[in-house]
Amino acid sequence: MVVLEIKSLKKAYHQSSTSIEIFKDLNFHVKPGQKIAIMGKSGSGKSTLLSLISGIIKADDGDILLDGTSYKQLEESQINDFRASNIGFVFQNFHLVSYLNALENVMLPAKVCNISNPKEKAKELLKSVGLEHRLDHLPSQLSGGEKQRVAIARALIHNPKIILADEPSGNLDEETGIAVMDKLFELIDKNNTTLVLVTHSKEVALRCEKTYELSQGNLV
Ligand SMILES: Nc1ncnc2c1ncn2[C@@H]1O[C@H](COP(=O)(O)OP(=O)(O)OP(=O)(O)O)[C@@H](O)[C@H]1O
Repeated sequence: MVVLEIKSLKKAYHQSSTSIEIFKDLNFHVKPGQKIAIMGKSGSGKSTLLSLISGIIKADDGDILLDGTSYKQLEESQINDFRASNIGFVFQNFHLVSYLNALENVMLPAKVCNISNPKEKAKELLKSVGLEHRLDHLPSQLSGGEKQRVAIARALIHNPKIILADEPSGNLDEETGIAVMDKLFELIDKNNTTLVLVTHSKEVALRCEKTYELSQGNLV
């Protein structure tokens, strides 16, 4: 069984007369419930890979299948809903909506996905990340670690097929980063969610089952 499949993926960026080839022929798959870490030098294409998996940018050739759905076959108009329903995101910079409180931020995916009792579920998730006393705080009224815990709750509320995490502890001090990663892995294990995590930290990568190095367009 495979939840994410990357087939002969090709991607280059074109800028004036030059082109930067990121992937020539990338093949890769992730099994359901697997936790994968991706490391690699700056500029090796880690963020590009996450953007391709999220459908934010398109491949030049090849295909990506998430839970059997081919991105090639998705219409442009379907991709946003597909992403919102199937993928959860945790970013280095949290990406919370500044004018929504913690509870409302966690409930956001419910606007696109059919979630029963979203408010109850959001409260439950916020409780499980230790933030039951911060429900009506705006992001500006939360600490970095608290913001990331809100983002983790939001990433999980719709039971996504996969979580994409980009340096989730990158903006946190060491102790807070460890506490936040503990929560992320605890919830991911509880829900048996698949994780693809980009990180520069060996300690963070070691929490995953497999670590790949992105080098010269290949995952090794
Ligand atoms: N939109 C774009 N247009 C042109 N070149 C780009 C674009 N986005 C990224 N690149 C180039 O593609 C290469 C890969 O970038 P990417 O952001 O995927 O690397 P990364 O491995 O995530 O790096 P880092 O660890 O520094 O975040 C880099 O050389 C970058 O300059």
